[in-house]
Amino acid sequence: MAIMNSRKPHVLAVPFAAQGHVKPLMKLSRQIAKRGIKVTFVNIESVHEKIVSAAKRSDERDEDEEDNIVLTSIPDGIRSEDDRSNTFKLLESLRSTMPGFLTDLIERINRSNGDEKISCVIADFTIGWILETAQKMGAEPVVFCPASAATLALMLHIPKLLEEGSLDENGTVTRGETISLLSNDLKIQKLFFDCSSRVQKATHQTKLFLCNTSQELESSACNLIPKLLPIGPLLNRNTPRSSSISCNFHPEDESSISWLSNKLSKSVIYVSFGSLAIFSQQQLDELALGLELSGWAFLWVVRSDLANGSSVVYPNGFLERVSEFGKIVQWAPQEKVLSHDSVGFFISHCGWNSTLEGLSNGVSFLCWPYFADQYHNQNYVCDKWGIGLRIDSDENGIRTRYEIKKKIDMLFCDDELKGNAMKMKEICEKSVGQGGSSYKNFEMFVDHLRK
Ligand SMILES: O=c1ccn([C@@H]2O[C@H](COP(=O)(O)OP(=O)(O)O[C@H]3O[C@H](CO)[C@@H](O)[C@H](O)[C@H]3O)[C@@H](O)[C@H]2O)c(=O)[nH]1
Repeated sequence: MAIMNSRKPHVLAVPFAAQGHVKPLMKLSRQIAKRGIKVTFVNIESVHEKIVSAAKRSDERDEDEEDNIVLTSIPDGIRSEDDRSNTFKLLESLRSTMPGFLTDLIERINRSNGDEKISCVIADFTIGWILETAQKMGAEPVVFCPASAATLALMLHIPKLLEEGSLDENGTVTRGETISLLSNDLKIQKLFFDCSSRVQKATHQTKLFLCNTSQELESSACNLIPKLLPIGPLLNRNTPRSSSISCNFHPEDESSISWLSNKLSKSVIYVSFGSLAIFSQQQLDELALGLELSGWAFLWVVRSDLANGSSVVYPNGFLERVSEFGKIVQWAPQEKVLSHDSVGFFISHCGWNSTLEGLSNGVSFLCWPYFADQYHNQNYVCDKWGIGLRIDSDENGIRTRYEIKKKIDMLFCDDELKGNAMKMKEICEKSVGQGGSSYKNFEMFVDHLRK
């Protein structure tokens, strides 16, 4: 039942504090705002500061943001001397402090906007406890899943899998045959496991799970989840350059695009591992040398924290040797890069956002999963959709330069993968285009917000 009120609807969108969660929820928020519904987008202070500073450093002001989106922040409750990078601690703190801060925020908004009222709170699925706050404040609680429907389905089915002995308490898959949808090599981490209990709780408090996927992409997983509304793939078309509504944690290096523009069609390898993956020095060396050995042009995103807190060190002489055909940036305008005609394929960790962005642009993949759902996304890419290849590890768990070069060569001459990638692009476009399944679901949601 929708919460009825005579005041205009106003949505509070609350992401979890990670790049791969903030960006897709902002994409959804922008779509809602475009339909004339106001959205207040709430980050914790440390994230808000990163976003604002990334936008400012690119010398771009925020005045081109859509009027209907307001970015704001709340404290995370962590003392300044404590470690914010510890996700467990952060979650613990958020769990106890967020309800209070959000209650104050909602009260403030309801008081100061005479004709508006927070009528709906959209919460990231990992912080489902704020749904209770939403309910108490008379707003409809809605859950947003930035990961695949398969990931959500797994989280929701964990109690059943434990009961039937398919998983043990550490989240290790002990019996694969019952998890036909989810592969055996999905590395379920403790974090993922903890998160699932929160997600299950959230199912009881919400009538709606919005998920960044489409029925066409994941029909079997979608059918496993009651109350699911697939509204993806969410994309950032026409985002103002480096504005804060792009929600980047790092400034985008726009020179990536001019550099790509001087390259031949489909000739460049785009290499990026999202916002969380960490590389050992040995693995970093092998990747650098594999790219060099391939001889193909590459655009490689090397975040300043890619080497686990140490500064990134390249193999001796590498930067000089590849200067003619390689470009390294700390953060790229990824969606613009993937839509550029010069990009041949994507070496990716298969984070769900990157996967969808590649799919929507008809790009094929070399998969390099790092953890959690990325292994399952790799299975989709390689086995279900046929648009990519795996880069296998050797007996020491290293992806060697020779394996990397071999797979790069294979991918560049595989027309079948490229053809499939173009078909997947069409499928994505159809889902979100007028009359498509995700389009219709989103329209339904907007109507619901207006009631
Ligand atoms: O140079 C870059 C690199 C990345 N991105 C963007 O950053 C986001 C990264 O998201 P994603 O590809 O999902 O990777 P992670 O940041 O690793 O995402 C986390 O969140 C995802 C959604 O829950 C999970 O699928 C991942 O496993 C988890 O690591 C994407 O929108 C990219 O376009 C940029 O804009 N520029």
